[in-house]
Amino acid sequence: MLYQTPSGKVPLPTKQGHIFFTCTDIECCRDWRTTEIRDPTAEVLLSQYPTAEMALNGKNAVVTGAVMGIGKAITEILLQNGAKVALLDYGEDKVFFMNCDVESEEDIKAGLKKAAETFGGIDILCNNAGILNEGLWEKMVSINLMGIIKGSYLALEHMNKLTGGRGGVIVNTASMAGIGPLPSCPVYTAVKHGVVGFTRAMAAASTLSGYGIRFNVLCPAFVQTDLFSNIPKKLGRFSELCLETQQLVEHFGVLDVSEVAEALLELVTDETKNGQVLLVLPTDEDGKGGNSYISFPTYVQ
Ligand SMILES: NC(=O)C1=CN([C@@H]2O[C@H](COP(=O)(O)OP(=O)(O)OC[C@H]3O[C@@H](n4cnc5c(N)ncnc54)[C@H](O)[C@@H]3O)[C@@H](O)[C@H]2O)C=CC1
Ligand SMILES: CC/C=C\C[C@H](O)C(=O)/C=C/C=C/C=C\C=C\[C@@H](O)C/C=C\CCC(=O)O
Repeated sequence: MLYQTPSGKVPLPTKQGHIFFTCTDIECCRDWRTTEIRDPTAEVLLSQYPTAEMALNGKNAVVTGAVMGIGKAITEILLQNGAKVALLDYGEDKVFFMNCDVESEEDIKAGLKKAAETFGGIDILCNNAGILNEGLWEKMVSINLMGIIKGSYLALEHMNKLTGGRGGVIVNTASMAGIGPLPSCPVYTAVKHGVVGFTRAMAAASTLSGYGIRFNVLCPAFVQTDLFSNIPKKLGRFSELCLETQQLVEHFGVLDVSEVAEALLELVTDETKNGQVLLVLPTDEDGKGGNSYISFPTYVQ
């Protein structure tokens, strides 16, 4: 359902559906708020729109896989800190405004173009969309790795200072499985390791070439989302390792999406962070765990 507002169409969230809108500016959200919309989710979200001094005021963000889970939490924290946010996701009944399947280069191109035209440029990209299903491992490679490569390369056309962009930051969502192996998910582990390696290489290329873009990677452990549900059905030929996986979950604990979003915000707002790999773990009652930057061997030429 779309409502006409002075700054453009803003599709409204539904109680069953998800918040999905491109807010062309905070004025638009204010207009939206005055049309007596009583959707509590929307009210809570809009009630926290930024004040002048917010860290991301004036910044334009794009989030893939934003309709639920970690992506929705990332969207909320970016909005709460002043950014304008375009949400790219897929699925007819979920997407009101920009339908984007990250397996499709055309979809990503159109989504980034729409966001750049709507906002007047892109400063932040969160390549977050991903799935878990070892039984559909080719699809995992296509979405979780190739989708991030496509999103990063296509965003360069808008963000690269060498081609008229104004720079910015790209944060790719990998996983703790991008740092160490999940025995029951070898292909998921492979693609997440690929995301870590790709992002670190892009950060180095950006520094050497002068793109003006920071590339960082987010590596959460287990997070309570839709992806994390029904794990036994997602292990494919490795379902006999379900118990071992459960033991890992019990060992590391389970994060709330808000904890991951807070870690994302650090990678976006701290302009010293480029090529960083941030491991996000629950903090236990003894204060152990929490977030840590992973260091890698460096080879001096
Ligand atoms: N939940 C967890 O335990 C962890 C998740 N991650 C990663 O975080 C990211 C987000 O996952 P969650 O929020 O947990 O999952 P989720 O299933 O709750 O949300 C994923 C979102 O991505 C969207 N999506 C999936 N395939 C897509 C495609 N081809 N094109 C566009 N959108 C697509 C879905 O529609 C959904 O809105 C994924 O990359 C996942 O691998 C990383 C570590 C832990
Ligand atoms: C079955 C998969 C369930 C959820 C997938 C979810 O998307 C996800 O990515 C969860 C990842 C969790 C990984 C947890 C364990 C990895 C264990 C070991 O290989 C150690 C890994 C890294 C050690 C890094 C460190 O401790 O410094």
